[in-house]
Order: sequence, then structure tokens, then C-alpha cells
Amino acid sequence: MAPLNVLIREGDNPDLTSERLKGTFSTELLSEAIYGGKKKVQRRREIAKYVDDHKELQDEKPVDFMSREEKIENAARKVVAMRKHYFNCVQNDDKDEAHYYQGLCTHLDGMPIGLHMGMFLPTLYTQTSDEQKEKWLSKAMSLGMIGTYAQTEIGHGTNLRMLETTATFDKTTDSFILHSPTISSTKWWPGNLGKSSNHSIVVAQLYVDKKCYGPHTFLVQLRDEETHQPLPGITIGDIGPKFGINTIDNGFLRFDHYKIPRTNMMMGHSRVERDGTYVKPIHDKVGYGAMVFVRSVMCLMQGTFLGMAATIATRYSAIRRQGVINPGQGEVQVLDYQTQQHRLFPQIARAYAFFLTGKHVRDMYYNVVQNLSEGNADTLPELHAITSGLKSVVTHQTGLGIEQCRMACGGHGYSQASGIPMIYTVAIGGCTYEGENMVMLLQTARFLMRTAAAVRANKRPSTKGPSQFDYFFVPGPRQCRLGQVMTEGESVQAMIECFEHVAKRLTLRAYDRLELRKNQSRSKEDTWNDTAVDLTKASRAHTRVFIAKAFAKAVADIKDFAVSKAMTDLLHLYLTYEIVEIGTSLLEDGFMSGEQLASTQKTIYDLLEKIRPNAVSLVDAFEFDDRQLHSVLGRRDGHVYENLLKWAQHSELNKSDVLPAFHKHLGPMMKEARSKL
Ligand SMILES: Cc1cc2nc3c(=O)[nH]c(=O)nc-3n(C[C@H](O)[C@H](O)[C@H](O)COP(=O)(O)OP(=O)(O)OC[C@H]3O[C@@H](n4cnc5c(N)ncnc54)[C@H](O)[C@@H]3O)c2cc1C
Repeated sequence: MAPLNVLIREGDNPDLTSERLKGTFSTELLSEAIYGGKKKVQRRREIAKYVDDHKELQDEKPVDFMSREEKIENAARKVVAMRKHYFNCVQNDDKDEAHYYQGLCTHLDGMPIGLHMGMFLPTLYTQTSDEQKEKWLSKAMSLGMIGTYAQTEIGHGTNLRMLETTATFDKTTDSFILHSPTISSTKWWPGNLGKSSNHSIVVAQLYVDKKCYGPHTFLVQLRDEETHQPLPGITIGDIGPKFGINTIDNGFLRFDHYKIPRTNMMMGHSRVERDGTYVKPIHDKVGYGAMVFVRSVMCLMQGTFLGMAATIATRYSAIRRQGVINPGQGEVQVLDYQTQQHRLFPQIARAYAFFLTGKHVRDMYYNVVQNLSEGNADTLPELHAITSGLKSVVTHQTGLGIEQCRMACGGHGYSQASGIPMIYTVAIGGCTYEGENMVMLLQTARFLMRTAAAVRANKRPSTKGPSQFDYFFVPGPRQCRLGQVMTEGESVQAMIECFEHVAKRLTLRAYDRLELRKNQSRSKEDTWNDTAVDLTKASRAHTRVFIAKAFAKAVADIKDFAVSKAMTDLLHLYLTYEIVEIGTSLLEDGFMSGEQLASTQKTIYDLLEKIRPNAVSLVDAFEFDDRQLHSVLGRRDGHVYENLLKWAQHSELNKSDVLPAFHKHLGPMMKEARSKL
């Protein structure tokens, strides 16, 4: 019978092979369940093979040993090669295939068209009129131009209303004049703005006849298409090295009375007519399309990042032998330590939870876009609320989870050879970009407060379909049902009830505090600020409900019995771990007893034991290719030590046995010290 784990190969590290033989389910079937079927998984393998077979799509040496300039040059070279091979490799322009292909060729650390693909194109799709689509889309899609998204300024990121860049309508020339009136109005941070892009979406305050209509988006050409020189009136450059993503040229940009045609305003939702008449959008949040899109795919991306880190740490923990549990029985795989399992398995569970929730929310996004195209913006605020909360919770937990994975690899986790530092620095940026996390939680809280007001007024809002806030209007149990004899499905339901209970309680508590303080004649704004921590807690609690339901639904949809069983264990671990994390909130009002909480903690230990034989197969089912993982520790074949030694040979420092610094500085110092002895 063929092994259940399809990654087993002859000659692999025997510890990894024996782990793979322990798995109780078919990794193939789990891969199919998460990637959308047999064909999709097959196509991933064909794409990986294609990239393997074409040297120009690969790096000449590990990027970890390249200077920043070399990384940027290497990424640009590969973008061109990727484009050349694109249609040989990606079928029917399929988005999942394209994304995977790109992930294999470039690294997480970035590429010159990252913002073009992630923000520029989505903005062109969602915010332009049909005429503008006709004019710009094919050029942008074929990479006849490279664009980015310039919103943040030195002085303002979160508070968009205070952006200072101006776009003033000039009726006489039928154009907008873009201007950066102060130092703080300098655009600062946009990815690929510094050197790669020749166009950008620019967010600026729209002025018509001296009246300000607030921030609007404009398509702006920044550089000459032939020479790539900045155009007159434009000052542009790179902002310098950062915590991570140094392959990306995040940039600064200033305008000096720079003229663009009126028709370069994004006119899909609002517009300025030839005579200066301003036409406003059907819904004030309709312009958030691209942001909401990015936030909705971020959950999927972050699940992937955490899955990558968990794969590296779990495989490495299977081949790393350190210390003894039972004297005389030799050194154990570090994966056998309960503390290691407690550190790693919840990360595997969260990776799946975020990945599967990400897929769900991406589908929600496409539904909303469909509704919007039919002139119906009803579902947008709810999507905005959930993607804001999700983005915040998922990026935060992913960052913490990746760091756990890194520490679980001991000293080697600290080396860039592990691949984890790159994953971490890329993933953690997500806590800030596309809306700072705290601010995002407060956005979700605004929606929650409206829901709370409806609950207190006993007036359930009428929605056309089911809403993620429905549970607020359904009475739940008064006491936690965990510990009563029940089926697996019922216990999942009982845990979700715990999350719902906490979300309702924290939301209503924040609402009541807001109301109370309002009555104490504080301003509305001060009251909001005084309650902000409680509001963020409510948002996290509601987001937990959403993720738990999405994960439970995805697991319930798995057809194969053995896969379903393995994933149910993971789902239970995810849920019980969350219950313990919010234990205080559950005990606070007596919803859960101390005994129930202790028993849930014990369930976690039982689940760790249950999951142990499947740990490697669970991460293997993500089918991250070695090229994508970019990790010596997480290699599929488990041959870590000999490859660590090979990897270090790339260090520039090893090009000679003695460095010039020795002759210049340390050598003379030591000689002088010795001469005085
Ligand atoms: C890796 C990376 C990539 C980026 N890429 C782009 C890009 O491509 N294009 C682009 O335009 N921008 C980009 N940015 C900028 C990014 O969008 C902003 O940094 C982000 O919106 C936060 O704004 P800020 O930096 O001004 O922080 P601030 O808004 O100044 O926040 C500072 C602190 O104040 C708190 N705070 C601010 N307002 C509130 C509030 N109302 N209530 C409570 N707390 C508050 C925040 O929580 C935070 O702790 C990028 C940033 C990073 C790190």
C-alpha cells in the first residue's frame, strides 16, 4: 500500500521518514481539501517542477548573502524572467496559480511589482470608471507600467482626513494640480515607490472652487516611461533600510505644483465633471474597495506565513535530538517534549484556522464586489468590520506564533538559515500596514456598538441574508456546557457558545460604559477614548467567534474520514487553547466554573498527545516547496546539518581566511598588547 504521506522519499533523514510513516491520514487528501481539489494540487506540483527546471527563475546564491542592491537587482531580473515564462507555467491566468508561481520565484522579502499586483491593480479594478479601465488596465496588466499606492505621509498614516497633499481642480486647464505644501505632507512608506514604479495611485485632498471634498485617489505618472527619470515637479527616492522587506524600495514622494489631467482622478465611485461639479459615491465606504480586498487576502497570507514557520519548526523538531527523557533510551527528538508540542501544535492549528478563514473571507469579498457592481453597497460595512478585526487579530497572533516557532528551533532558529527571520519580518509588517492594528480593532468596535445599541433597544436590524452579528440577537445558554457528555460536534458548538458569550458580554459592557460616561457629560470623543481598551477587547472577542465558526465549518466540510478526524483534533486544539486564553473572561461572570477551565486545560494535554503522530503530516499537507520555504532547517528531506555547513560557505566573510580588518585594526592592537608583556 502506498504511504499515506506523499512526501516520503528514499534517502531522507530517517527520523523524518519515520514521522511521516506515523501519520494516520492521507496528506494528499488534506492538501486537496485546503487547496480546492486534486487538479489544484497537481497544478502546484507542475508549477514547482517548472520553476525547478528553469535556472533563470532561481537565485544564483541564497539571497541571505546578498547586499540590498543585489537583492533588488536579483528580484528585478526574476520579475522579467517570471513574466517571460508566465503563460507556459500558469494556466488561464488562474490567480492561485499565479500567486504560487510568484512565491516560488521571488521571496517573501519582496519584489519590484509587489505593490503593483497587491494594491495598484486592485485599485484600478475597483475604483475606475469603464472608460478608465479601458485606458489603463491592459497597460497595467501587461506590465507596460509599474504602479504603487501612495497614501501615507510623514505626518499622517492613520488619520487620513488630515493628509496634506492637495489635488486642486484647475478649470481653465481641465486638470488637477498636485502639491506637497509641507515637509510632513511628503508621501512616505509606499512600497516600490522609491525606485521601481513609474506610476502611482496617490491619495490627496480634493479641492474644487476652494471647497475641500476630503481624500480622493488619482492616477499619477511619476517618471518618464523611457528614461525612468522623475518628471519635473516630482521629487522621489528610497526611505532607507527597514526592520524587514529590504528587497522593497519603500519610498518618499513630493509634488511641486504637478499637473495631471482631470480624467486621472479615479472616477468609479465619485468624480469631478468638466464644469467642476462634484458627484459623490453611493456609499461613503465604497472607496475602501482595494483596502478591504487586501485585508481580506491578508488573512490567507498570514495563515500561509504561520504555516511556513510551523512547517520549518515541526520538521526540524523531528530531526533534532537533544536530551534524554528515559535514561538509557538515547536522546529524544525534541518534538517529544510536551513543552515543545505545547509551543508548536497550537501554531499549526492557528495556521490552518487563519488559512481556511482567509479563504472564506476572500469569497465574501467577491460576493460584496458582485453586489457593488449591481449598485448594492449593503454588505460592504459588515465586510469592512470583519476584515478590520480579522486583519488585526490574525497579524498579531501570527507574529507571536512565528516567534514561538523560531524559539522552538533553539540557536539555529536565530540564523537566517532557518528562514524564520525573513518570514517574521515580513509577516509582522502586517500589524501596521493596511491600517494599524489597534485602529482596526476600533473600526470593528464601531460596528459592534451599533449592534449593541440594537440589542439594548431590542430592535434587531433587518438584513437581507444571514449576518455575522446574528448571534447577538439569539439568547445563548446561561452556563457553559463543556464537560457534559456530548458528541464532538456538540463540544465544538459548546466552545463556540463560550466565545459568543464573551463577545456579547464584552460588547455590551463596553456599550454600557460608553452610555454611562456619556451621561456624565463627557464629550462623545472623550468617552470613546476612555472606553477604547474595552472596545478593542470586544472586537477581538467577536473576531474569535468569526474565526472559530469559519474554521469549524471548513473542517465539517472535509469528506474523508481520516483527514476529518486529524483536522478535528486540530480544531479542538485551536478552540480549547483559545478558551484557556480567555479563561478570566469566562470565569468573571461565572459562565464557566474553575473546574471546567481546569478540565479544558487537561484536554489540551490530551490533544497534544493525540496530534503528536500526525504533526509532521499536518504541516506536510501544506505542501510548501523547499524553494518557497527557503529554509535549511525546514527542508523536506530533513538533511539539516550538512546543508547548514554548505549554506555558511556562501558568507562573504569566508572568501578569505584573514579579513583586511585584522591587518588594519585587531592585528596591530594584539601585537602592541603582546609587545608590552
Ligand atoms: C511595511 C510597511 C509597508 C507599508 N506600505 C505602505 C504603502 O504601500 N502605501 C502607503 O501609503 N503606506 C504604507 N505603509 C504605511 C502604513 O500604512 C502606516 O504606517 C499605517 O497606516 C500607520 O500609520 P502611521 O505610521 O502614521 O502610524 P500612526 O497613525 O501615527 O500610529 C502610531 C500609534 O498611534 C496609535 N493611534 C493612531 N491613531 C489612533 C486612534 N485613532 N486611536 C487609537 N490609537 C491610535 C496607533 O495605534 C499606533 O500605536 C507601510 C507601512 C509599513 C510598516
